[in-house]
Amino acid sequence: MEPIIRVEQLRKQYKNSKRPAVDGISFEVGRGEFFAFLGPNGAGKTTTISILTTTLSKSEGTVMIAGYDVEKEAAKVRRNVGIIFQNPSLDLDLTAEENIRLHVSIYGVYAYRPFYSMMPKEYKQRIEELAAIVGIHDNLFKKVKGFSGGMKRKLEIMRSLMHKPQILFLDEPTQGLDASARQSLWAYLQKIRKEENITIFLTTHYLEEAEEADRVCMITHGKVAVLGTPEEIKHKLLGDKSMLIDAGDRKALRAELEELQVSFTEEEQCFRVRFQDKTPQSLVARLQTPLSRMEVHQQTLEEAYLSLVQQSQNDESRKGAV
Ligand SMILES: Nc1ncnc2c1ncn2[C@@H]1O[C@H](COP(=O)(O)OP(=O)(O)OP(=O)(O)O)[C@@H](O)[C@H]1O
Repeated sequence: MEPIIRVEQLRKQYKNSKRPAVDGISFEVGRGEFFAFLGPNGAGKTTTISILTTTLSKSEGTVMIAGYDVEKEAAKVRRNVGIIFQNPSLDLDLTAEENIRLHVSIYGVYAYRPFYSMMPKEYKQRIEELAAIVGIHDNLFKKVKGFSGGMKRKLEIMRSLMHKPQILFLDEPTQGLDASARQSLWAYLQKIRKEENITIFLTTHYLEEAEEADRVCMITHGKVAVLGTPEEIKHKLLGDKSMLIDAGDRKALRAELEELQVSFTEEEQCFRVRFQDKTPQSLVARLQTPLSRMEVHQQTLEEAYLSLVQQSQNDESRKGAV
């Protein structure tokens, strides 16, 4: 199947800057995929997402969005994408619905009418449908001035979905939201994704939000460092998974681990055993010595990310030392 996003050898060098912000990155995203694009501050995420959404010109490379070239067919690209950027751009003196009405008329989706009642039936249906999913139904006709940060973000997402985009670009959508607002935002983003088969392209500094992604791309210094499923990335950057076990009869347990030829290290109060399967079930089933402790260490994307950032900092300081 043709990928819905195709980026080939993308490069961006800002005027007056010594090194490129994006330095020859390539990747593809499939239709309906949840793709997380991660990296430390200044890695080039916003630059990339701005080029993909036609708000910034590239220096070199090819970018195709929904089959259209970002530069030659920018208007068609815009018609197929929804964008949520870091800084909300709502008019606080208008109601939620008025903000949406203004937006869709600027984007040429529906002609502007001075009253909601005069808008076409399809517009009203779409608003009703999205407001129900997002949960701001009761506040649709209230001024945005009184909205909380979470409600404003929901309204922005709703607004970006009015024209039924195929791809939703989210640049740190939950920044500044508290944990419960973040959770509820994700719950309905997943719902929208399922109901509308939307492709999600996300940048975030909250790594746990990317755990659910189909694939993750981590960039450092404008280059792709790793790309794969969260499991693949964790394995690549952190190695085999491990669990901690112990037994009253440590001697017997040690002998058994040696006999089974399992990779393990002995720590102060336990053995750290490495395993490659999804869970340590099959290994545990083979042990006869009664265990007094068993703790599976769950690897996280955050650990993988921190290890990548550390590696990249070490590489930079080595380069600086040469
Ligand atoms: N308008 C600009 N002119 C010159 N340099 C810029 C401009 N915008 C960004 N940069 C530089 O390009 C690099 C990449 O920036 P970018 O904003 O894309 O990173 P980012 O990964 O989105 O960072 P953050 O996580 O902090 O948002 C940085 O070194 C930044 O200083």
